[in-house]
Amino acid sequence: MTSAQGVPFLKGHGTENDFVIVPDPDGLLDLSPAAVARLCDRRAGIGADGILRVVRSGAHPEARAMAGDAEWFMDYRNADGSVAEMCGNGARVFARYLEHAGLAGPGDLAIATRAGVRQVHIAKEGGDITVTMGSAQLSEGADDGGVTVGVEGRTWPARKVGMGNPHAVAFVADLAEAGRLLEAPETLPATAYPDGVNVEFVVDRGPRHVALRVHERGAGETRSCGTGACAVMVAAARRDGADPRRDGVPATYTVDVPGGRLVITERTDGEIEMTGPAEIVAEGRIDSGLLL
Ligand SMILES: N[C@@H](CCC[C@H](N)C(=O)O)C(=O)O
Repeated sequence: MTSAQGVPFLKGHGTENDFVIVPDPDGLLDLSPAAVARLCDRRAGIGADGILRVVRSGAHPEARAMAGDAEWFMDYRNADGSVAEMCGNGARVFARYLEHAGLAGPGDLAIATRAGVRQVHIAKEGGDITVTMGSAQLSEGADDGGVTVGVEGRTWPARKVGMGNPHAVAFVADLAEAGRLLEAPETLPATAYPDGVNVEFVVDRGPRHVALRVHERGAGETRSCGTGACAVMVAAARRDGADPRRDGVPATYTVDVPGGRLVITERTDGEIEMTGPAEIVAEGRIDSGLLL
């Protein structure tokens, strides 16, 4: 794969959560954690919050079982080289790439992810993309999913939410309270997140309208996190007394992120739909040295 001409890549973002897209339809590329970290390095590499490797589901051992439902597998990696189950903004950018490459048209398609098959709708003429994100896993009852997050000596109660990947959602009075977020917030109890966690800090902006900052597992503070915005939406809805499965009425929230805006609906069947923009901004070739 690493020819003298290099390996093709594209760069894209969704609400400024940015990704290097590596088309590898036949799954031939050996993308090691070190190579991912080099590609995502913002000074010595291309720079990104993560990598979207585009592989045919039938050509990837983790996706083969989904090949009948979704032709393409989103092999998502965090900027530090770690593997994540799901990336919401990445799913929109992945779909935009398929459209850009002529592999999908506007309309409906399914993509395979480590969290399962996700349904996607691409609006016409470069419009927004909607992804069904699965349902949120929230602990209820005696264990209400309560955890604590801490930054620079301050702590906040937080809600544990699973969106295929792990989240801790803390409501704060002011987003500046979270400080510079240069390091991963501490989460307690220490056993709550054996595989690490994405932490969201949330403020209210109005009725069913919130804003967040996020520290992503494997990437640091980013400008947006789609799964994080969905976790926040569900935590905000429950705090506000809304539960679409129980109420029989869908709930829609606007979630502002530092890089833009996402609109998120929890349906009466519990499925969460996230709608937002996705853009391809550049194309090029990776110098083979970065991939060694
Ligand atoms: N930015 C993503 C989430 C990417 C994975 C996350 N850092 C993790 O490790 O779980 C999104 O838009 O959801």
